Amino acid sequence: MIEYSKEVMKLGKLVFELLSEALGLNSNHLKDMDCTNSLLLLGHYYPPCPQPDLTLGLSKHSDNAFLALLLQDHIGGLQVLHDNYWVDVPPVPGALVINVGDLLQLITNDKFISVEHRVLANRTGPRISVACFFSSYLMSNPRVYGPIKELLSEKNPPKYSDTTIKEYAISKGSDGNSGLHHLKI
Ligand SMILES: O=C(O)CCC(=O)C(=O)O
Ligand SMILES: [Fe+2]
Repeated sequence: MIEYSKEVMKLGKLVFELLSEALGLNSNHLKDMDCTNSLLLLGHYYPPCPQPDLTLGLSKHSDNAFLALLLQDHIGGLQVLHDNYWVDVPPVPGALVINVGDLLQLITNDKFISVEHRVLANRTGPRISVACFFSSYLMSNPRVYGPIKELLSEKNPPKYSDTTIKEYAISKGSDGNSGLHHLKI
């Protein structure tokens, strides 16, 4: 876990640099906003399910983080919601899945949209996955986050009011739905 999280931290920093450039910002912009300050690693164990049609491995949610880097095994079952359809994200050996989380949607003023996803239950298994989140409310900084000023204009006014990561976690609640509507201006 310690070795893996060090590597994920390196990769995450690179991804945040690329995302900063994609937004037309200095490559250090997102790192300088403390997006890579903490990493939460969650190990998931989904036992085989005799009646997979009656339940889910993990119900629909978007991630309460800037970014999630996900390592899944060969079992499959991860799906993302795209245009109201659930789309399979089949496992690719050696590949990671990178999901945009709610906090990145907030600071980019909807330039990047957090992805709703779920995991189907499976007759075979167990399925094992490792999700790493930048950043987590469990070790959050006291910083206040809102849409990045450099991205705003008269045509693109702020869509969300400012929040701390902790406040956001509280407004989001535990049902998994995005808490961003609470912050809509
Ligand atoms: O197990 C997976 O593939 C997804 C895990 C996940 O979405 C999460 O931990 O937020
Ligand atoms: Fe997730």
